Amino acid sequence: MPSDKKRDNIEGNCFSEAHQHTQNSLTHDQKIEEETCLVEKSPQVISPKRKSPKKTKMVSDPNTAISFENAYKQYGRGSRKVPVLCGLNMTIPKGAIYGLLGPSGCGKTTLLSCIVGKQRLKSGSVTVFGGKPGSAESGVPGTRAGYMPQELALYGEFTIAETMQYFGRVYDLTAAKIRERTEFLLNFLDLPKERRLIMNLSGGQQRRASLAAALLHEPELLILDEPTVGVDPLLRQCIWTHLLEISKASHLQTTIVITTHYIEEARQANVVGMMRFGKLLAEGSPAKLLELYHMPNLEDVFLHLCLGDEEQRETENANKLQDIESPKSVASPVKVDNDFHVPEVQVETEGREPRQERGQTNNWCTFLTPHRMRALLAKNFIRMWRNIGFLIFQFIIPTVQVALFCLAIGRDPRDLTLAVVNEDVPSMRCPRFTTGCILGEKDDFLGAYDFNMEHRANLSCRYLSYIDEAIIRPKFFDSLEEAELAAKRGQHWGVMHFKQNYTLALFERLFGLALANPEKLTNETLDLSEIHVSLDMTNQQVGYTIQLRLSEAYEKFAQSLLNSCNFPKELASLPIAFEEPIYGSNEPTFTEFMAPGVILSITYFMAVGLTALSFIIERKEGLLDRSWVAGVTATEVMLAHVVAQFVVMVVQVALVLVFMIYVFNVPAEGPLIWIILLTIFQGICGMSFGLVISAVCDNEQDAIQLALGSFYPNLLLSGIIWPLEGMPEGLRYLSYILPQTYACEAMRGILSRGWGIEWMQVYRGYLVTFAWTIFMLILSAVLLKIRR
Ligand SMILES: Nc1ncnc2c1ncn2[C@@H]1O[C@H](COP(=O)(O)OP(=O)(O)OP(=O)(O)O)[C@@H](O)[C@H]1O
Repeated sequence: MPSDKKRDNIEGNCFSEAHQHTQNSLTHDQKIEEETCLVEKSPQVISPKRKSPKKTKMVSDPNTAISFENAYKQYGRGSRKVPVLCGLNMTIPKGAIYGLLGPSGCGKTTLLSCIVGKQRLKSGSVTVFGGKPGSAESGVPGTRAGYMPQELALYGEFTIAETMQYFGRVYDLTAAKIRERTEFLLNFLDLPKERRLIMNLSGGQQRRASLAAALLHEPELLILDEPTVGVDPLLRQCIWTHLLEISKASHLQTTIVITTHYIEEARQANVVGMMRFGKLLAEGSPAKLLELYHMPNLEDVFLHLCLGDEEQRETENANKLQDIESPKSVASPVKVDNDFHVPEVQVETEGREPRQERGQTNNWCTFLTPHRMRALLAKNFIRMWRNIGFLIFQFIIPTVQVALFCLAIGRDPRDLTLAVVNEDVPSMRCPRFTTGCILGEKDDFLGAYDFNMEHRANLSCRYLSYIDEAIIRPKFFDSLEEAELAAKRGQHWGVMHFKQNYTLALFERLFGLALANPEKLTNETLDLSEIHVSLDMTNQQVGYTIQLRLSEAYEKFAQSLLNSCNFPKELASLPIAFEEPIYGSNEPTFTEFMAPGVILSITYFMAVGLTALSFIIERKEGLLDRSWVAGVTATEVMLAHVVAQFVVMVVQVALVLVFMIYVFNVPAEGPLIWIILLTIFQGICGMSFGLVISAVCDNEQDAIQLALGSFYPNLLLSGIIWPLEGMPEGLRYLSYILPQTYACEAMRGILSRGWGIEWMQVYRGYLVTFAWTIFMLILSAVLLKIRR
């Protein structure tokens, strides 16, 4: 018996060493593996009676369910390389219970993953039912296999019944069959009421629910990764009894591969494989192994084998240190004959569907099947319903965004204060002034203009009266210095200065020619007749608004002045007539310009948010893996998400459009149908982009970064907030290929110009949206397939 110290060393040494070895006869691939693995010879079969070695069974053996030949597998590359399977050979007979034993990290889960097609070997081969996992012959992944992974891999927000229904539908069982099996399994596995949510079950109950999901469809191959963890000894024994029953039952002939840390429970298996450092130390029936090593229990056999393996490694290392030629290979695994005989299959006729046929009807290569789509859709809608709060939040967000946009963007800035210094009037304030004609009879002012008195004829105050005070509020100052200081301190948006004699100078400027005394129009007169305005132009919109409003006020003031003296008011107007616009109004708002882009970008990015995390969460919880093994395809998973989220997206689109067009009265001149369709197609496009993010990212953080990272470039480059015509030419080409640029133009055409689909600018937006959607859907399906 190994001492405790030695035992500790063995446990501690598991996977702590690098295994270096060479073997001349190896293939190139295998030689690469040697850098990290000890190379295993072809298995040597020993019986207690020392029979001559037998050859390993061939892959095509009809009695073999699974076989590994010279299997190599590693994770990572370069210095991060973790060798896991090191030239492993294994044969699992049909209808046998195969107990896979080994310390933590020796590669058991990896081996199971290779069986169910989740992982691929680097070299060597694995065959399941005579074919490679994933091939038509093997039927795995698919209904032929039942898989219980180590992690829970169930939907926490589902009830037990819903979980069974999901897997039942995936496996194409009838409703009656699902009910019957669920009742049996709940009873047998001592599970609580079927309406209990998985997330509210205890750890042990969750494990049993997971086992029930794997057993549900009575598969031919059961892959169970530590099914008895957290299960009391009594139930553990029940589970083993059931496994023995289904493996022995002539009509089922279930092959079961089971990993366990309770080595002794594996005594009940037909065959056990003892693994260490990614290779088999021994394989055979438990009874024969005990007999061979004259040990009372399997744990001692395993420790004995570990000790032998350890000594082998120490010798190897010592030889290497002393530069002695190492043996070319490590000891081959001990393979004892097992008493196991593959049972004859008998097809029961009592209403039971022959399982083999059911497996074959599972057309593994069909990438879209109604029953799996139904299962996935039901699952997605149930999950959505269980998160109803989040669903409502998803409806509220776009509505709030639209409302905020319409309320906050596009209106004229108001209450802009302007410091006014009016030296035209002695009191620097505005007294009463006339709104009539200021011309006197002698081609001069009405009466004498007295610079020292407030005069009713002053024009500075008359001009100021034309300023819309709701937008620009004049604040009078007594000196230019004070006004400038206040503006510099940011208290006002600028300074407006009327110089002394402004009225007189403006009179000369306006009426000089008319009164035939042009000699008075000196440079000084021109300067004095100007209103000097210095603005804080750091805010373009505010600056432009003040400039525009002051110019407008001047035009109105000058027109009224001329008019009051019976001159044609047009003399004061800019001689450009802006007629009725071809499209839009003569007073366009920024809201109208931005609205099409805002509708599309809100829809697009809300849709990105709907799908960007969809695969990530499922992948993280092991749910996707379990579905893959059940035969669900990447296309089905993707389409089921698109369809389920489409419903949410349609409600979002409806809310966005209703608020934009009917509540906030954004002009919509074109046919509503094209507005609705384009918005929905852009939403689908956003969903497909979300799926790409979801397929490419491993965790939520990466997905959020990618989605947020794409938001601004898209917004800035798609002509949503600024016309494309303002961009450098090169950048414009980049923006044309984005999914929202032409769509935004199309939407603007429909909303503002009233165009229909017959316009090239409109259907081009649709075509680009379709092209992007198809491209991203294909990309996400491919990525999902590659990364699974
Ligand atoms: N995705 C991965 N990337 C890198 N290394 C991995 C990955 N998955 C597993 N490994 C490593 O591969 C080795 C074998 O892991 P595996 O899960 O197959 O062991 P195991 O025998 O099932 O262990 P346990 O009994 O604890 O579940 C471990 O060292 C593990 O750290």
